Amino acid sequence: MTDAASLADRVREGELRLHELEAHADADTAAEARRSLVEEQSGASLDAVGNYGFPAEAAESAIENMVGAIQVPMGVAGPVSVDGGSVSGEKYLPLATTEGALLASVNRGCSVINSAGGATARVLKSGMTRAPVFRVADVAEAEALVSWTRDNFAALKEAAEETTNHGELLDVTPYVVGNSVYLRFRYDTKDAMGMNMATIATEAACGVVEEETTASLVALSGNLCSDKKPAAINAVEGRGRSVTADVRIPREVVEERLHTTPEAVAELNTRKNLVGSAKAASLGFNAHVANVVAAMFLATGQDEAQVVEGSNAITTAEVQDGDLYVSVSIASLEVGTVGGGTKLPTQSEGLDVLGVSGGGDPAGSNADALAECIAVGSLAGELSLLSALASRHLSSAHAELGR
Ligand SMILES: CC(C)(COP(=O)([O-])OP(=O)([O-])OC[C@H]1O[C@@H](n2cnc3c(N)ncnc32)[C@H](O)[C@@H]1OP(=O)([O-])[O-])[C@@H](O)C(=O)NCCC(=O)NCCSC(=O)C[C@@](C)(O)CC(=O)[O-]
Ligand SMILES: NC(=O)C1=CN([C@@H]2O[C@H](COP(=O)(O)OP(=O)(O)OC[C@H]3O[C@@H](n4cnc5c(N)ncnc54)[C@H](OP(=O)(O)O)[C@@H]3O)[C@@H](O)[C@H]2O)C=CC1
Repeated sequence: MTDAASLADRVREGELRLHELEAHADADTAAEARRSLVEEQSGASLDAVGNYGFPAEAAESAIENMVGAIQVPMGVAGPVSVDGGSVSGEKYLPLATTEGALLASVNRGCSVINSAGGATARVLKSGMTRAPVFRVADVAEAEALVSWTRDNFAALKEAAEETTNHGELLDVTPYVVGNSVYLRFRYDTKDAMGMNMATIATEAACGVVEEETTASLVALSGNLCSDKKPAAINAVEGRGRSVTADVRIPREVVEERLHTTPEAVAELNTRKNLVGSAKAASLGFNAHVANVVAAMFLATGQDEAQVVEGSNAITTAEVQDGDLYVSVSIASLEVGTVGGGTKLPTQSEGLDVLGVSGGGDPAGSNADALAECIAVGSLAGELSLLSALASRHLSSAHAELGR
């Protein structure tokens, strides 16, 4: 095996490319060699980046050209009492962030939820989508492809499911725009977030489409999926898990712990989260669900770009017999407890804090449980931030904790 200095020399001499080092040394040595090359070229010091706490080998399927790791502080909120379809009991919520005051806020929300007897959460729909785009001659051929797809679901399902032991094709929804046809494949991906699984399975099904029809595949992803972009289709139809959490907080708890009233929170929610978001043509009718989704995604090894879809959430608040009822419904929360970044040691520990690491029994139940915990964390965050706005404590809280 080669040491880092001689590996770096071989790159300087043009004998090796920067991305080829793992073929000549272990992953930690390769990362060390790359750091020295980057330091030399940029003048930056990568001492902190190189001071990571897991074997680089563990990240091999998560990154290429690795030089080290950035570290995001992780904290916990709670424990919070959750009554979910796949999870129940008191849970600490792991959150990784650099936004001071966020953990304090979610923590306050959790303690208020506990004072109300806990939150309820349920996954109400589940399915990961991939929508390839096909070229056809004209609208008549487009109609023929749509009919063929409806008549041949069993053949598409068979081809797709041959590529996976866990995935199940649930349905295929066609969309036509002139001579482009989009087939939106939706899968039950069990405990995997499922984007690799769905992509591989859909490619196999596309082979059947091309063999049996006149359609020609233009791209395996035609953006009607829709992955990692703001898209109304995800907010309406759902993608990944569609999950809802709610709680009813007694008036005295709202007044004592949140320094406001149920009426003030309900009015603020209407004017801000509903009317304000409508005027802004936002897809997110909430205050900061993305804060909790992003922080829990980082702490548990989710694909952070999918925070885009995770922010498709509606928060409601109403006064019920003098108490405050609040709910959060996240339409497209794409989460997994196997695969992707969940295998990394620190992220896997984050999942362990929730007790949802790895495959669930039955399959899919761990990812459902993770979605329910994120929904309850989001509910806690909404409760606390809405209350801080109602009591005019937002800027003072951030001045005190976040600067
Ligand atoms: C900061 C608080 C919680 C103070 O709130 P408070 O009620 O004055 O605090 P408190 O000292 O009375 O403590 C109440 C509870 O808060 C928690 N708490 C309190 N301090 C800590 C701490 N240091 N560490 C951990 N937990 C803490 C803790 O649960 C505590 O209960 P206890 O355990 O003591 O019985 C409150 O003012 C608050 O939540 N403010 C809102 C802050 C917030 O939500 N920030 C994040 C979102 S801002 C943003 O990114 C998005 C935005 C705003 O642009 C989106 C939009 O447009 O709306
Ligand atoms: N390809 C793409 O277009 C995109 C990929 N990504 C990336 O894809 C990755 C996530 O894809 P994903 O498919 O979730 O993960 P992986 O590609 O890591 O695959 C996970 C595999 O785990 C196996 N598995 C074992 N136990 C279970 C279980 N209980 N439930 C479900 N599957 C199980 C399945 O194998 P089997 O199928 O054999 O049953 C499954 O395919 C992330 O790294 C993400 O960043 C993100 C966006 C787009």
